[in-house]
Amino acid sequence: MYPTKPHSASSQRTPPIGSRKQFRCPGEVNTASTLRLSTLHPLRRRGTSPVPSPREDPPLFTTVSHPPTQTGALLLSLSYLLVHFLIPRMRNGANANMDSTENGGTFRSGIRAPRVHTSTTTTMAPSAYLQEITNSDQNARPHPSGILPSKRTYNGAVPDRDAKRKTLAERAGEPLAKSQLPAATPSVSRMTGIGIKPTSIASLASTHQPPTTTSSRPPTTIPGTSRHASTNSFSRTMGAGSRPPISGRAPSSMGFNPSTTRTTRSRPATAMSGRSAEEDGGPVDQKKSWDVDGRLHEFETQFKEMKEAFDTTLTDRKALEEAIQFAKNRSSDLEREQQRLVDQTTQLQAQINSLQNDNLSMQQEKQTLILQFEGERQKHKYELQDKSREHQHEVEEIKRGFKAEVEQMKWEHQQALEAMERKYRTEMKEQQAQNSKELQELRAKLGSEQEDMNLAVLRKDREIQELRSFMEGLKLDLDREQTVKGNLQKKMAEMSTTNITLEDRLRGLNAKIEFLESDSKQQSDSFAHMEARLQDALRVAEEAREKLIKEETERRVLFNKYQELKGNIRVMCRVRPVLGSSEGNPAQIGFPDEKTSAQIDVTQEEKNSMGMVSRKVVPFEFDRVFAPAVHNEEIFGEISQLVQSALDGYNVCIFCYGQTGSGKTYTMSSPDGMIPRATHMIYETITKLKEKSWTYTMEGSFVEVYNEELHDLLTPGRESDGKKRLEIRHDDSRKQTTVLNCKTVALDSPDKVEMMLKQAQNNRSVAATKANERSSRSHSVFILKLVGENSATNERCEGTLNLVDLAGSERLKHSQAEGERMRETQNINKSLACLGDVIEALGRGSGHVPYRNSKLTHLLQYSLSGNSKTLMFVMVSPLEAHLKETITSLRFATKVHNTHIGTAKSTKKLVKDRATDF
Ligand SMILES: Nc1ncnc2c1ncn2[C@@H]1O[C@H](COP(=O)(O)OP(=O)(O)OP(=O)(O)O)[C@@H](O)[C@H]1O
Repeated sequence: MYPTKPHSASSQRTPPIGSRKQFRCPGEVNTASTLRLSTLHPLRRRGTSPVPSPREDPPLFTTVSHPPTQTGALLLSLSYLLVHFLIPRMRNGANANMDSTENGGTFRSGIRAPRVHTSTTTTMAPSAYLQEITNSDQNARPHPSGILPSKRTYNGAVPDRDAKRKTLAERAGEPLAKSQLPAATPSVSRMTGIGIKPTSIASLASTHQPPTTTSSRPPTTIPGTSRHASTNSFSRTMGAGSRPPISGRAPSSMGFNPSTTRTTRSRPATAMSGRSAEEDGGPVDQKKSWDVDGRLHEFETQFKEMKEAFDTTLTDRKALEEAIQFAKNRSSDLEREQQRLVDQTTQLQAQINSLQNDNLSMQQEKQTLILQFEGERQKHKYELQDKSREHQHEVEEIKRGFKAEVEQMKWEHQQALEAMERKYRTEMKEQQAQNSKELQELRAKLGSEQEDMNLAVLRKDREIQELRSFMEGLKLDLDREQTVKGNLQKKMAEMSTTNITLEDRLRGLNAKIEFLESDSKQQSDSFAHMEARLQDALRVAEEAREKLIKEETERRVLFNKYQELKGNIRVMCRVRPVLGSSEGNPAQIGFPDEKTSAQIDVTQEEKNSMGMVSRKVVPFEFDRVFAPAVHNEEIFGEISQLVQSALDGYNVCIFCYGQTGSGKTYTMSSPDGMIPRATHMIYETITKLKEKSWTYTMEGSFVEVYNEELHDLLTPGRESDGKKRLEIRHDDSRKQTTVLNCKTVALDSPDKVEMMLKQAQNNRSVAATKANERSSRSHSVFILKLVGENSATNERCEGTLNLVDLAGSERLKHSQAEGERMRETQNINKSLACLGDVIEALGRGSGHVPYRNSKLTHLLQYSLSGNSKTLMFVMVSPLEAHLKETITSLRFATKVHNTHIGTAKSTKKLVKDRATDF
C-alpha cells in the first residue's frame, strides 16, 4: 500500500531534488497519490488504454489540479513571456548572436540552449537527467508575479520509469518523428486548419540553428543528430516533450503531460517555427521572419488556439477533479480503516508483548523446574541403583533358600509318593481280590437267579398255558352254555309250539268234549288214549336221541379201531406225471395191481461185469400207490380218515418224503393240496359235529427246520434281527408238544389258512441248487391243533395234525452242492436218517427212541410215538434220470412201511377229569 501517513503540513514541504515525491499544488494530493488515484478513475477502471487517443481525456498524472485562480495566473505568465521575453527577443533576433553550442550552449541573452539528445544518447544517467532539470530550471526566469509555484514543488507527474529514463532530447525528439505521430490529433488538425505546420517547437528550434554556425563550429553531438539538436531556448522551454515540465509551469498546469504531450498533442507552431520555413525558403523567408506584426499576429492566433485548448483542458479537469474528490473520499475511508487497523494492531502487539513476557517468565520458571527435576532425578537414580543392588542380593539369597527347600520337599514328596504307591498297590490287590471274589459270588448268584428265573419263566409259561387252556375251557363252557341255552330256547320254542298245538288240540278236544258231552264216557276214554300215545312218542324220541349219541361214540371207537388195525404208520407212494418232454426220458415204472393199487414196479437197468446191460424190475408194495394220473382229491380221500382221527383227539403226522422235484410241495401245500383240503374238511366236520354237541377250536402254526435250527415261518426276520429263538417243550401228561416263541394263529375261517400258507411260503428258506432252482432245503411243518368238547357228554378231545414237507432227499454227490449248500444237504440227510432211525427204533420196540438226534424228530416226538398215527407219502419222480434216487426213496419207504409202531391212543377225556388236572 501506499504511505499511510495522513496528510500533514510536513507532506507539503518541498521535497529534495531528485526525490520521487515532487511538489504538490496547494490543496492537491501528491504525485504518488495522484498516480494511485488514477487507478480509481472511471476510464482506467473501464480498462481504457493507457495511451489516450487525442479525443480522450488526458491522463490523470497530467491533471495536477490548480485552482481557477492559478489558471489565470498561468495565462498571465504566458502573456508575460510573450510580452517581456519572446517578443523583445524576436525584435532583437536579427542581431542576436546565438550560441549554438551542442551541449550546454546558451543564447547570448544568457539563456542556455537546451540539450538535444539523439536516439543514440538514451543512456543518460539519472543524475545527469536531474542535473539537466536543475539547469533548465536555473535558466528559467523567476516568474515576476511569483504565482508560479516553485520548481521544487513541482510534481513532475513522472508517468513511468521509462519515461523518466529518457532524456529530454529523446522526449522532445520522439514526437518529431512524423511516422510516430497520430494520424490526426485535434491539435494537428487544428494547426493544419490554421496553416501551422504540424511540427514541434523542438523541431523548430532545431531547424532554427543558423547554417553558418553549424558549419563553422565542429559538431559535438553524434553525427546525424546535430541537425536536430535544438539550441533554441524557446524550444527547450516550450518544445513539446523536450524536457520534463518544470513544476508549477504551464505545461503541467495546462495538463500537458510530457509523455502524452509527445504523443498526443503537438505544440502549436510559434513564431520560431516559421524559421524553418524561412530557412527552407531561403533569404526571402528570413526577411519575412522579422515581420514582427505578422509574428505577433501568429502568436495571437496561437494564443487563441492555446486558450481554446486550455478551455478544453479545464473541462476535462473538472471531471478529473470529481474523480479525484471521489478518490479522496475513498482514500480518507481507507485511511480511517487503516487507522483502525493500526490501532487494532497496536492493541494486538501489546497483547503479544504481554504474552511474550508471560512466556518468557514461564520459560524461566520451566528452566528452573527442569533443573530441579534433573537434580531430583539424578538423586533418585542413585538411590534406585542402590536399592536395586540390595534387592538383587536379597533375591539371590531367597532363591538359594527356596531352592534348598524345594529340593527337600521334592525328596519328601518322592518318599511319600512311593509309600503311597506301595500302599495303594497293596490295597488295590486286596480290593481286586475282593472284587473278583464278589464278582464270582455275583456270577454264581446271577446264574442261580437266572436258573430260577428260567424256571420261573417256565412255570409262568406253563401257568399261562394252563390259564390259556382254562380260558379255553371256560370259553368252551361258555359256548356249551350258549349251546344249552340255545337248545333250551329251541326247546322252549318247541314247547311253545307244542303248547300252541296242545292248545289247539285242547280247543279241539274241548270242542270234541262239547261234541261228546252227549257221549261223555266215550270221549274221556279217547282223551286218555291220546294222552298215552303222546307220552309214548316222547319216550321214543328220547330213546332215539340217546341211541344216536351212543352210536356216534361207537362209530368213533370202531373207526379208530379200524385205523389201528390198518396200522399206526402207513406208507403211500405217489408218482408225479412227466411235466414235459424237456424234462427227459421217463423211467419205466409200472402199477401192476390196479384193484388194490398197492404195488409199484420200477424197472432198473444194470450192467454186469461183462458190460452187458440187463433190466430188472424191482417191485415195491405200500398201503396205497398213486399213479401219475391221480389227483390230489383222491389222495386226500385216503388221508381224510387221519384228519378225522385228529378231530377225535389223535396226534396225526403226515410226511411227504422224496427227492427234489418229486412233487412233495405240490402234494402238501399247493392250492388243492393236503393242508388246504384238511382244513376245509375240518371246518366242515366241526360244523357237522356241532349237531352232536361237539364244539371245536382250531389254531395253527408253521415252522421249519433249517440246518438243524427251528424257525417260525409266520414271523419274518431272523434271530439276529431280534427274533426270539424257538424252543420245543413237551407235555408228557397230555402228550402234546408246544413250541415256545412261535406264533399261533386261530384259524376260525378258511381264508386264514390260505394267508398263513402264503406267509410261510415267503419266509421259507429256499436256496438254489443245480438239481432244482427252487429246491426246498428245509423241512416245513404245519401244526394244526384241534380241541373239541361235547357239551352233551362232557367229553373233551385234543388232537394235533402235523403236515410235514420234508426237504429233498437226494444224495450229496448228485446235487453237486458246495460250501453252504453242502452243509444244508448234510443236515437234511442227517435229519432224514434220524427220522429213519426213530421209526426203526419204534418198530423194534426199543426202550430208547433217539428223538433228540435231530430237531425234526424232537419236534414230532408225540406224533411219531406209539399213540399217534403216521402217514408217509413217498414221492417218486417219473424221470429216468432220477431213477436211482427213486429206488433209494422207495427202499426207505419200504423200511418204514414194515415198521409196526404200537397202538394209537386218543387223548379224549371227560371235561370233569380235565378239570381235576389243573
Ligand atoms: N401230481 C402232479 N401233477 C402235476 N404236476 C406236479 C405233480 N407233482 C409235482 N408236480 C410239479 O412238479 C414240480 C415239482 O414239484 P414240487 O415242487 O412239489 O417238488 P418237491 O418235491 O416239493 O421239490 P422240493 O423238494 O424242491 O420242494 C412242480 O412244478 C409241480 O407243479
